[in-house]
Amino acid sequence: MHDYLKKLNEAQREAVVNTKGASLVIAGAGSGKTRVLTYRIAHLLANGVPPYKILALTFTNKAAREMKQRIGEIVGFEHASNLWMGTFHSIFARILRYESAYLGYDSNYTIYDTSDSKNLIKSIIKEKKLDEKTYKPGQILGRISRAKNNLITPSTYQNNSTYYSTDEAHRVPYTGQIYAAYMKRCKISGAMDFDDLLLNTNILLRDHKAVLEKYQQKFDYILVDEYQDTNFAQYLILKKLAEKHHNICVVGDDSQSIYAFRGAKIENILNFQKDYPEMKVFKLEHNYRSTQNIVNAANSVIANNQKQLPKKVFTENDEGEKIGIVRAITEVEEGHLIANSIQEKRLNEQKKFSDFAILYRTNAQSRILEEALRKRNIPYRIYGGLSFYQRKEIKDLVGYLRMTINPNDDEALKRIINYPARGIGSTTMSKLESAATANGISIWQVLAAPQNYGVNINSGTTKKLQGFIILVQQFTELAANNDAYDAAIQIASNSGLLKDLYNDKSPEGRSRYENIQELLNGIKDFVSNAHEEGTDVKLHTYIENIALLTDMDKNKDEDQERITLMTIHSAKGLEFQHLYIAGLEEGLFPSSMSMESPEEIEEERRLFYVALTRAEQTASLYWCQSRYKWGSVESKSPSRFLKELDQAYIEATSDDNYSFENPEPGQTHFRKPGSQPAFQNSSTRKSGTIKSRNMRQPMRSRPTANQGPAADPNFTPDPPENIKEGQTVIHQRFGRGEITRIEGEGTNRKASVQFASGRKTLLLRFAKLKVIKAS
Ligand SMILES: Nc1ncnc2c1ncn2[C@@H]1O[C@H](COP(=O)(O)OP(=O)(O)OP(=O)(O)O)[C@@H](O)[C@H]1O
Ligand SMILES: [Mg+2]
Repeated sequence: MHDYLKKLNEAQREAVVNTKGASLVIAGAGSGKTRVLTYRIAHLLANGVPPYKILALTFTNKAAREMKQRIGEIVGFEHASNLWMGTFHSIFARILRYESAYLGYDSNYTIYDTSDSKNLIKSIIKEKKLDEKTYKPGQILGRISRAKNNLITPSTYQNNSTYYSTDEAHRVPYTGQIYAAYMKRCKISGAMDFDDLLLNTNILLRDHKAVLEKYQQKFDYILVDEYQDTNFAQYLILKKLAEKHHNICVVGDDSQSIYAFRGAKIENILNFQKDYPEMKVFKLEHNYRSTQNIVNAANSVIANNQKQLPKKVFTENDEGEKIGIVRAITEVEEGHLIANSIQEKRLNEQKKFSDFAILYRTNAQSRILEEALRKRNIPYRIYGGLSFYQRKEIKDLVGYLRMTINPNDDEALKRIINYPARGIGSTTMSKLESAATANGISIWQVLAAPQNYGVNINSGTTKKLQGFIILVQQFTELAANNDAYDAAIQIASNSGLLKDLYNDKSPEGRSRYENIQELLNGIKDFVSNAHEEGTDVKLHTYIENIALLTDMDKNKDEDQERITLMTIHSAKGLEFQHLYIAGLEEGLFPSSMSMESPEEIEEERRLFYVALTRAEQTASLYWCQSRYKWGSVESKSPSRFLKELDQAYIEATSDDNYSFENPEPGQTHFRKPGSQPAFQNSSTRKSGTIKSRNMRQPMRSRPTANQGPAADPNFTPDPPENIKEGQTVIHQRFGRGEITRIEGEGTNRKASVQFASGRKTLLLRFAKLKVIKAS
């Protein structure tokens, strides 16, 4: 037996060595699905399969890199370098470059990101004189995206009313037309959006038999990680490519399907069984990642989902600590409690920062958490949110680079034609754009000879346009004769962009200038890496690389010691020793936008399952009694998922008794009356002061969505004159605090209060404090 096979258990080994035919590995979190995929590829290579005959699809580019690294370690890096491994989007973008001619695209087509797509949709809505309030660009883009992922073309969309509900048809009846115009304009600009990469691959394989056969022949083996989150378009591509050899291996976990909102379908697992009736099913049940408490707690929650494939998960790891549940008074306090706990654990147990992660449901939660971490000098790395590549100055320079590669790229052109200012105003631009639309050509094509398309422009402006054309042509020439870095640095400088940023001496201006430096550094790295790996060093390859980065990939400083902050959606497949989940409140998690139907709640519950199963050693769940929303304090109740956790595996922590006074009438959400969790209040976690409290009476579900923000009805501040030194008080924003000092008289009376977030001096007249413990 090969040595590497000894690093697998019996069930995993079976799944690795049975490489022929179709295989389905459906198994719970942490059971080694990704490991099986990795070793299976290594095994194929060790048995002489050439790497370029293996297609492996992962959830992020980073996951692909890590997998490649691991495979290299097992079988030697010389064998692993030519694997076709990456995300669906990056692999099929590559195939589309080779085969673009079949679809009437140039091989240098641009990839539009979401903001390009939204801008284009905005222009179309404007041209069609539709109301932007009814036709919200983001929503329209969402509809178009769903249509594309279900392979519904604009004409099908327009002709078949079943593709939109009557309600929708009534409200936004021109969506189909916008869709058609959008497709047309993308094509003219030589651009594809993310969904097009899948749609066009499908069209390519459907309409061009020779191409289909070529790739069917090429890929002897196909492997897919996170199969539960593939959408219909991806499913069809896989089905077509695997048709000849049937050597397809997919691994996934239906309980971790969390992208239904983007069109992912759990049904693809059932389809797989139909498509390959001869397939082998492998079950992995042994979780290697987490403690018993974590595995059992996660199982107890997911058991509440009706829709799932039967599955067992057990672990032989230690029992471990129970899952901590901590109630904070406000989100500010929540941040500080988490930061304190991380700091404490790190020092007491000699942990590294990189052993910790904080997960949350929405990106907006990160700001407060970041503040708390910064206050304690805890280094962190944040994924998602407004990423580096979405910053204005970065998009401006990338806009120039895109124009250099593909001048028909209308969105890039609109972005930079008058930045830095060249005196080409918006009136001129709208004339040019209308002419382009009317004639079915790109704006660039109109620029060359505006008069031919009925655009009247005075001679001054014509000169300016000529100047711009010459500039872009020079850039294109530069890019053809230089590597990406040499081209980019000259483009940044000759376009006037560097100078414009350099002249802005404000702190923001400085930071924008540094960001551009950083982008250029990145291009330099790209060139040196490409030299090392013997791959292409030209600008067009660089542009393709950055267009395909996923949220997870857009980060530098990878190796530094930092804690990780990310949404649960991006945490899929990852693992962390110590895990914190913030914001477990009804209306936030589950999200108020996903509480309409049992299906939506089940998806939120799967998301909770994904979150909890990222933890290896400890998991702590936080919720806040009140949270700021749209400028006022909203009272919150704990997430139903906290209540669904089997009480045997959790521990609520406390050092005082302020909790659940004034129970309100209302219905409860208990599923298993015998197993309610214990909740308690806590400001600091101290072992030894744990008290538990049965949740049966006080836990109420409060109305959340639809009712708008409302201040906590139970919060009645004490009169300022009652506030004394030594008291413990509550502040609606900062949470619990201790009065360390009182100064001044009458309306000038001030209190120094020690909150978890630090010391604050508050004018008592305005402070609205509530005493919870006398001095
Ligand atoms: N046989 C094994 N021996 C030792 N460690 C293992 C074994 N199998 C898996 N592991 C480890 O267990 C952890 C979880 O494995 P892996 O990430 O492959 O699980 P997964 O099923 O893909 O999880 P997820 O569902 O979260 O994607 C990893 O750290 C992996 O290295
Ligand atoms: Mg995995």
